[in-house]
Amino acid sequence: MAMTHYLRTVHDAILVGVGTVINDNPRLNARLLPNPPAPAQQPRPIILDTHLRTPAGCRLLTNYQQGLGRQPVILHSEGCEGQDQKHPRVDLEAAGAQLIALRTLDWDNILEALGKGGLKVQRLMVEGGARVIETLLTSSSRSDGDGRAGGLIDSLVITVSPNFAGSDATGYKSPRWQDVVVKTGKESVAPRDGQEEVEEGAQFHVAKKAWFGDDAVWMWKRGEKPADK
Ligand SMILES: NC(=O)C1=CN([C@@H]2O[C@H](COP(=O)(O)OP(=O)(O)OC[C@H]3O[C@@H](n4cnc5c(N)ncnc54)[C@H](O)[C@@H]3O)[C@@H](O)[C@H]2O)C=CC1
Ligand SMILES: Nc1nc(O)c(N)c(N[C@@H]2O[C@H](COP(=O)(O)O)[C@@H](O)[C@H]2O)n1
Repeated sequence: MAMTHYLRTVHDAILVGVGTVINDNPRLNARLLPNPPAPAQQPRPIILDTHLRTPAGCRLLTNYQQGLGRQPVILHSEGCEGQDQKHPRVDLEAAGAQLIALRTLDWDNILEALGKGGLKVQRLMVEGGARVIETLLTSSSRSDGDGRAGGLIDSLVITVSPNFAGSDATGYKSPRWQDVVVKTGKESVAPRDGQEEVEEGAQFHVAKKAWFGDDAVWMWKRGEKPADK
């Protein structure tokens, strides 16, 4: 986890899906370090939450209220704002969340919203959960990049830990996950709902590998492996 906390310090924002907020109630800040950053230098928490299911009492919001973290941003679907005074929107805004409505929460829209305005997120760390990782791995950009599935990702950090946590701790029980082909070769990627078929996925190479105690960690970077000098 110390490595994860270090990685959090070199990103402007940490993004998770609402499933992770509900199941894990994470803090998404960098704590487990000898000199953790001050609250104003911590990464900003971002939650993908189509229907505004984020609990108003979650740690991301109480940390912000107590001056222990940055203001969380919730990206949600335009249709679910509601005018009713009992709507979750009212409680979430009262708890300090910044709400941003998007027409659809596809990755082009998400990244565009985070890159502009006061947020200006340049380096985004996506920590999960399963559904968020799945859509990111299988998305390609409409506007730039190489148009390949996974082409929005610069680096992938994969940790294998000798702990049996079960599907509740990973979220990887969706039947959709079984169809996902992470491209490292030439096969085509199965099309997702509402997406066009992608002929080839982005290619990644191993940039670093290391052991942290009993955990094995790989960092893959997008593109060809640079030639040895
Ligand atoms: N082992 C690990 O390193 C980690 C594991 N987890 C695990 O993941 C599990 C949660 O995963 P899930 O239930 O799949 O929930 P999730 O955290 O992936 O959130 C999915 C929800 O996000 C919303 N959403 C909005 N836009 C989306 C988009 N473009 N793509 C995907 N989702 C979008 C939807 O409401 C969707 O239901 C938890 O059990 C948690 O323990 C979470 C983080 C890290
Ligand atoms: N990125 C990552 N690496 C690991 O090794 C992990 N065990 C996790 N777990 C997730 O981290 C979140 C909780 O951390 P904080 O309380 O925010 O420090 C939670 O979402 C776990 O699923 N992540």
